[in-house]
Amino acid sequence: MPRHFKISVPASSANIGPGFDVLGIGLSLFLELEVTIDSKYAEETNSDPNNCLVTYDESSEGAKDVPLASDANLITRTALYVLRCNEIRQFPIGTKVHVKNPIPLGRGLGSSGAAVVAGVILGNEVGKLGFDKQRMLDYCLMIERHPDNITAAMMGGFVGSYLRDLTASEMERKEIPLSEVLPEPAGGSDTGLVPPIPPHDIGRHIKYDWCKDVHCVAIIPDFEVSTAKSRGVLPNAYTRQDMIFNLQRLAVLTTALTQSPPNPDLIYPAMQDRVHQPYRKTLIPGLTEILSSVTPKTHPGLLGICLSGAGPTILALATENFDAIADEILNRFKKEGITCRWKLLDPAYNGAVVEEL
Ligand SMILES: Nc1ncnc2c1ncn2[C@@H]1O[C@H](COP(=O)(O)OP(=O)(O)OP(=O)(O)O)[C@@H](O)[C@H]1O
Ligand SMILES: N[C@@H](CCO)C(=O)O
Repeated sequence: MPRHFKISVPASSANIGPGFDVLGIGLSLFLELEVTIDSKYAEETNSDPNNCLVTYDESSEGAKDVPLASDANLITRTALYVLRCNEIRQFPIGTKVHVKNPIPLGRGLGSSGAAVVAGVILGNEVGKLGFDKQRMLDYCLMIERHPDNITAAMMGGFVGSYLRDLTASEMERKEIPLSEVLPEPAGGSDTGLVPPIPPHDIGRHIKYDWCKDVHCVAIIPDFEVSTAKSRGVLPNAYTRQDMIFNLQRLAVLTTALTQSPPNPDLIYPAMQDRVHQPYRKTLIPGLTEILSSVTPKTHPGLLGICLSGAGPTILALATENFDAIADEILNRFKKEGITCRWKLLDPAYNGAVVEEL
């Protein structure tokens, strides 16, 4: 029986100031996969050793850069990991995956998180595995090992998450190098090995309410900062004062963003951070000045401002005055010789969705 369905996964903004590796918001910008499984395409998909033909919409972010071979593309490579954990070696004969991706890569809007979530859902669907979202999150967390973007993309809305302590034997599975979790681009040779199956319930999360008057302004510079590089500049240890500074703000922020009307006097200071932003300024010219250039006093309607994920995108939460807030930040970046675009987004409350076509 041929099947034709769509997988939609939202972008996300992680950290939201003090919630490093903890908080995330799914955002209304969706990675979409249109999937067709039909044996009439068997000949076409034969050219791929895993029976899967990947295409990207021409206007997609990353369309010119991402690899299309099914064992190299992050989405299908992730799906292969899920399938092989469940002793299915390849996609069903005649699988076509067409990708539309409006999420800019390497900008702090969770492009890799969305790709991993989409890949796990793809594996679950084509393998008819019947996993629920909680179990699929385990597979995602074997690949991207901080839960903030992944949980927001899978579950949607405004979420807080943590990784539970793993037992020694579970730890062995989690500490396996990523290359062993994701099958390497193998030039067609499948080793036949079953990759490490994720422990159950690695990630725990809670979905907070969100005050619907709060909108998300994303200012997206025209340069990439990879998450790996942006994590590389962080210290291994923090002072007690800095940890307390963040924990106090985190505790207030998660409820402050649920209240109507939202209170800028509470939210703006609660979005300050001492754990990641001060260190990342070395990678993002003008970051410190930009974060302090718009305040609720200079720009009424602004609630708070922070680096989105690992950067370089800036996230401003606001109730109004979106153009003026974005213009101020665009101009500050311009003085550093950096051009940007900006988007007004809302939370994607439902997270990842599969729809039959
Ligand atoms: N739709 C996609 N298809 C294939 N590969 C992708 C896709 N989206 C992201 N990637 C891969 O993920 C990389 C970007 O991941 P990275 O973690 O550095 O940034 P990000 O996820 O955009 O930002 P952040 O994690 O800070 O929100 C890209 O360079 C690409 O290799
Ligand atoms: N919490 C992560 C999000 C980016 O993937 C970081 O800031 O490094």
